[in-house]
Amino acid sequence: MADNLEHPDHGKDTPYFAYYAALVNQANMLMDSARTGVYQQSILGNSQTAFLGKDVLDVGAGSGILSFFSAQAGAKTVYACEASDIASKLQLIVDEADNGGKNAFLKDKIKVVKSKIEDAATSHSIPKKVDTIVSEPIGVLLVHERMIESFIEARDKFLKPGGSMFPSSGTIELAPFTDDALYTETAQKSGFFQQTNFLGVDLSVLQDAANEEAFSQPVVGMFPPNQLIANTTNNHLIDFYTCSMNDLTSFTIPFTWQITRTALLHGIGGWFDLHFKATQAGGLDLYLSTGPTAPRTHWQATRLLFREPLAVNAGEVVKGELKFSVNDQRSYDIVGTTEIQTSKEFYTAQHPQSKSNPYVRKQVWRLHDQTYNYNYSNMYHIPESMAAAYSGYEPVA
Ligand SMILES: C[S@@+](CC[C@H](N)C(=O)[O-])C[C@H]1O[C@@H](n2cnc3c(N)ncnc32)[C@H](O)[C@@H]1O
Repeated sequence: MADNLEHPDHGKDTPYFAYYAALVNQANMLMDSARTGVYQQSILGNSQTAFLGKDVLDVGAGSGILSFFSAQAGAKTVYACEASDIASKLQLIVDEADNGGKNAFLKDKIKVVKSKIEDAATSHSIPKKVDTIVSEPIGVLLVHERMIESFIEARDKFLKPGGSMFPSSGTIELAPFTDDALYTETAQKSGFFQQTNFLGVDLSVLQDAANEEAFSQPVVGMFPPNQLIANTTNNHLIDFYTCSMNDLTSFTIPFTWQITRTALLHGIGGWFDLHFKATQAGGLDLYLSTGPTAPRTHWQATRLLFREPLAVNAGEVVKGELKFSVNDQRSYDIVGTTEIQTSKEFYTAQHPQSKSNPYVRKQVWRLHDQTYNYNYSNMYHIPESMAAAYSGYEPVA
C-alpha cells in the first residue's frame, strides 16, 4: 500500500484526471462564484505588481479560467499547464483568439502545456522560470486530492526568486459539533448487519465492521453554525510560499476547546480559509472562507463523526489532536484522539487500573477518491454579484 505514497503520481491518477477531463466537472468549479470570484478579484487587484508584463504559470489550468484572468490582468505569457484531456478543450478557447471577437485578448499570450507539472521540468515544455504562479489545487478540507504537492513542486522548479503565488496560504479550522440526526442516520446505515436471521444466516458478526466503515467516512456537506459547541482554536496554517513536501505528507493539528453549551459531542467539524496575499501596498488582500457561516462553496464543509458521542457540559475542556497522513487514494487518513480533559482526569483517578476510559475517543477516518461530493447543479448561472464584477471590465492593455 505504501509503495507510491511518496511518488509524484500519488496513486489513483487515472480516475482523477478522467474526472477533470469532463467539462461538466470543470463547469461545476467555474460556477462556484465564491471561489472563482475571489481568484478573479485577487488577480485583477494585483495586476500591477504580479501580472502586468509578467510571465505566469497556471498549474492545473483546467478550462483555463485563471490563465484568462491573468491575461486580462496584463500578463505577457501564461503557461497553462494541464494534465487531463480538458487541455484540448482549453486549446479550443485559445485558438478562438485568432478569429478576433471576445477572446482576441488571449492572442499570443496563452501557451497550453498538456502535461503533469511534475513532468514539465524534464520535458522543458515550460522553457523558463516565471514571475507568478496561479493555481487552484484545493480539495475538501484543503488538502484532499494532494494537488498542493504539485503547486509546491511548481514553485520549487519554476518560480523566480521573489515571485508571487496565488493563493498564498490556506488554513484548516476545526471545531466540535452536535448533530443527533446525522449520527442516527449514519448508525442506521450499518444496522442491516444487526440481523441474526437473514435468509437463515446470522450476519451480526459483521455489525461492528459495518459500523466502523460507516463512521470512518468523512461527511462532506454544509451544516448550520449553531451545531458548533465551541469556538475554533489551534488552526493549521499551510503557507504555500514556504511549506515543504514533508509538511504536507503528514501533519498534526492539536486542539483545545472550551465547550460553550451542554450537549452530545458527535464529532469534529472542519473547513478551511484561503488567503490571497496582496503583492503590493494597495493591492487587494483577500480571504475566502468555506466555514459554516460563509456562503456555500463546492468544497462545502466536512464532519468527522464519532462512533460514540461524548456527553459534554458547558465549561468543560475538550482536548486532542487530528493526525493527517497521506494514503494511496490521493488523500489522507486522519487519526483522531479526543478527550474531555476534566472528566478524564477525575475518572482516571477513580479507576487507575481501567484500560478503557469512557471520556476518551480514538478513531480513524479516511478521505478517499470517492470524496468528491461536488454536485453544484443548482448553481448553473452567473450570480449577479459576479456578473457585476465582470461587466464593464476591460483587459489591461
Ligand atoms: C481543481 S481543478 C482547477 C481548474 C482550474 N484551474 C480552475 O480554477 O477552474 C485542478 C486541475 O488541475 C489539474 N491537475 C491536477 N494535478 C495536476 C498536475 N500535477 N499537473 C497538471 N495538472 C494537474 C486537474 O486535471 C484539474 O483540471
